[in-house]
Amino acid sequence: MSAPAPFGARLAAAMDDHGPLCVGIDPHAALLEAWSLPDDASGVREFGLRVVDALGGRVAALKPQAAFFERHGSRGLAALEDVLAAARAAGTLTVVDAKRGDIGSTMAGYAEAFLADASPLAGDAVTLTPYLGVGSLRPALDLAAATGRGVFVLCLTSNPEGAAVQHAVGPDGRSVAAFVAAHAATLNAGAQPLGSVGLVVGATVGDAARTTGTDLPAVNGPLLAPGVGAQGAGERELAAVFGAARGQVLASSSRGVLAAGPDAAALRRAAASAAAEVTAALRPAR
Ligand SMILES: O=c1ccn([C@@H]2O[C@H](COP(=O)(O)O)[C@@H](O)[C@H]2O)c(=O)[nH]1
Repeated sequence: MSAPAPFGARLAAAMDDHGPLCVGIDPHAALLEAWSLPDDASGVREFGLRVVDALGGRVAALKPQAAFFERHGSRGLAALEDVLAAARAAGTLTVVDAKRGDIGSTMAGYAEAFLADASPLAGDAVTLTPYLGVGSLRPALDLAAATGRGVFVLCLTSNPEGAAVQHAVGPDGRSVAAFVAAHAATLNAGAQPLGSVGLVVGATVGDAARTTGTDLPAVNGPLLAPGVGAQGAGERELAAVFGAARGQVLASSSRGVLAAGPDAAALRRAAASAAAEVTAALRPAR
C-alpha cells in the first residue's frame, strides 16, 4: 500500500477546497440538553454523529474535544471512536483535541492511542502539550510522520491564564512560545505546502506572537486557532493575530457553530457563515 500523503499537504488541500474553518465537536452538557439528547455516552455519540452528518464534506476539518467523550468513561471513548469513523467515511479530516503530553516512554503510549493506524481513537491529527519538554513529544512526532498524521502543539493558547507560562522567558532569553515555535519550524523545514507539525495559537491572543518573539510564518506548518465565536474572536482578531502567517491558519469554532443545532440545515448555515468570516480574515483575495 502506498504511504498516505502527509497531514500538512492534506490539510492545505482541504482548506483550499472548503475554507480555513474547523468545527469543534464539543458536546457540553448544556448543548446536549438544548439538542434534547441525554447527558450520557449515547447522547455524545448521537451529537457527534449529527455534526458529522451535517458538516462532513463541507468544512476543512472537525475537531472532537476528547474531554466531553472521556467524561462518560469507556462508553464515551467508544462514542468518540464512532464519531471519528463517521468523519473518516465522510472524507473529512479530524483533529482529536486530547492535549496529551508525558515523559517520552509514556508518550509512546499516547502516540499509539492517537496516531497509530490500528487505533480506533486515531484521527488525522492530535493536539499535544509540550509542558514536559518538546523533546518528550518525539514518539508522537515519529509516529505521526510514519502514518501521514499530524500534531498541533500548544504554543499560545486562547485562554488568558496561558500567558503566565507561555510568555515566560527561559535561560536562553527566548519565551516558551518562541522556543516551541522554533522547534516546530525545524521539524517542518522544507515541507511543501505545509509541514505536519502544527501549533495551537489562539485567535484571542492579540499581539502575543510579536511580544513573545514567536515567529509564526517561519513555522511552515498549520496553526490551529481556537477562540473564534464563543470566546469572542472574529475577522478582525484573526487578521491582527496572524498577519503574514494567516495563510497557515485553520480557525476553529465549537459553540459558535454548535449553538445553531440540532437542525442540520441550521448547523450548515452557521458553519457557512463562520467559514465566510474566517476566509475574509485569512484569505482576503479568495
Ligand atoms: O488554546 C486553546 C486550545 C484548545 N481549545 C479548545 O477549543 C475548543 C473551543 O471551543 P469554543 O466553544 O469555540 O470556545 C474547546 O474544545 C477548547 O478546549 C481552546 O479553546 N483554546
